Amino acid sequence: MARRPLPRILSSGSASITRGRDRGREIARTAADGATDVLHPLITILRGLRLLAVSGRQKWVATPKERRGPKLFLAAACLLAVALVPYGPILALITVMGAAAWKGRERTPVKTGPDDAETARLRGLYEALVPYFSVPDDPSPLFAHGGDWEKALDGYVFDDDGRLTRLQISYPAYFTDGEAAARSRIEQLLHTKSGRGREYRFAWDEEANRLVMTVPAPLSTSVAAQRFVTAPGETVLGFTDPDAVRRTVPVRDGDTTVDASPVVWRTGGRSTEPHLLAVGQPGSGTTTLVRSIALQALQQGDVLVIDGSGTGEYGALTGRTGVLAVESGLGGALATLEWAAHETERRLIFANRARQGGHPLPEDIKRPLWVLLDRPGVLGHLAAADGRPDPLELLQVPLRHGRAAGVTVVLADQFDAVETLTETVRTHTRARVVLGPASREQIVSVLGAEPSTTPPPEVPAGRGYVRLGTGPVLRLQVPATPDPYDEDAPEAHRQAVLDVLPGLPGVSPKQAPVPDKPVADARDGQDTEQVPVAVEAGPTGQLTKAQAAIAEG
Ligand SMILES: Nc1ncnc2c1ncn2[C@@H]1O[C@H](COP(=O)(O)OP(=O)(O)OP(=O)(O)O)[C@@H](O)[C@H]1O
Repeated sequence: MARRPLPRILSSGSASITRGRDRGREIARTAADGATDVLHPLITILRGLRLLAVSGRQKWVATPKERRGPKLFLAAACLLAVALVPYGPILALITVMGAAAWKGRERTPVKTGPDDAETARLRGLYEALVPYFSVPDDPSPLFAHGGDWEKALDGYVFDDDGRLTRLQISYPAYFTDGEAAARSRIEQLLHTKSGRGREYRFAWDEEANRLVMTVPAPLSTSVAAQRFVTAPGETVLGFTDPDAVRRTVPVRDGDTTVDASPVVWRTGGRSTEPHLLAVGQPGSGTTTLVRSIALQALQQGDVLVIDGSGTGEYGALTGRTGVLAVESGLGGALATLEWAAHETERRLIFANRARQGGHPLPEDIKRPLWVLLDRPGVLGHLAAADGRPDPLELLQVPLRHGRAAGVTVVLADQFDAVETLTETVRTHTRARVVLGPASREQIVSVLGAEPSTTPPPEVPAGRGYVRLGTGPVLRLQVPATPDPYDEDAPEAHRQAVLDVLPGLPGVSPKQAPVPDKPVADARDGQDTEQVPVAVEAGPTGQLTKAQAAIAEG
């Protein structure tokens, strides 16, 4: 049977009753809120008075019986003095009220330990570590299933999402912390259990048997190309963690200037790492690193660019003051490298002569020469197919003698080409960079040492690690230095590159026209043969035999 509707008068009446009740509740709530606001100071003072009374009582209870008499006497004397002093009782009342208000003020409760979820996480970590940090015949194991995790995990910090950002672990002295494999197992486990997708740093204190795991703050990706504050012979490869290097440089980061921690690479006669090798996956930012180095090198030196990928990513450099050649064809690259080898020899001979004769170095060999090769592996492959010499073979002289001759070589290639690098390249490129996602093994194979943090699976372009000689492995973020003709790159970054690009010869940098995007060189085997730039405007201003031979073709 269908339910009959209520008579209209009844239903509207009950609605008005309900409405009336709601309004009543609302008024009561507002009144209560108002009263709480008005009475808040009184509530604070009462709370303070109660706390004062409690602490006074506790002090009285804690006072030994034989000292209670003198204390009581002292209190009575004070009361009498206050009573006799003009306005004494009023002042005493104000003082007591002030003390009560201070004592009774609300303070945010201080967190004193982990909450349930955090405790469960720490206990889980402890249990997972037991097999690695215990041996069966340890009489009092620090790590045991169901054991006291608080003794072993003696420092921890969680972020707002409840994920660990710092963990300090004490481990038994018999753990083989000197073995890379044993340490790596622990690091792997902590990494997995603390949340993937973040970078973790592990600091092993072998003397104190303590391991500290931290999550380093992400490196800034917003610093773009600019004139960095460096001394002659110094190149900023990128920026790293503030505690990893002693120096800071002021850099423009968007609209502000900040102090950043640079990774500075020193080149030239006194350098212990005179040449550099950068390796990465496709798209990891090695071309950008080479471009950034080129822009800095051009401030004081001359630059030869060999672009094995032939995608025209160095087109903006073509013809600029100090750029001797930008080559992407095999023939042009070989001729340019041959020239570079002869130029290195020439510089060496002149430098030796000057030293032997006790003269200062001639001006024409003082200006640094940079040979930048991006993806030489591709050219090596083409050369092998064509029966011509491998470009890397021609690099032997600049690599071996470049340091004394003021010639610096920078090579960038992908992981699959590392095996094809010659022994000379491996020996003389002591500054090493790995960019982009890479496994621990890949990083170790390039840098010769473990990375300082766990490499995350996804990293922004230009992020990686750097190691100068036998120094520590540092995290690195290369400054954004896009091809200024790359329309996909942010406008501000492209403009930043244009601002530091040298002008065209005879044209002031401000007047220099921005050429149209250059067409990528055809890779159908035809050489671009741009060597005349190198030959005609060679740094010596004087053609050597080799240069003349190249010019003649
Ligand atoms: N340090 C950086 N900051 C910002 N963006 C970057 C950085 N490095 C690279 N990129 C961007 O990532 C993309 C790939 O960079 P780049 O061409 O330098 O990589 P690559 O390793 O040379 O790759 P490929 O060999 O495939 O060209 C470009 O769009 C570039 O602008």
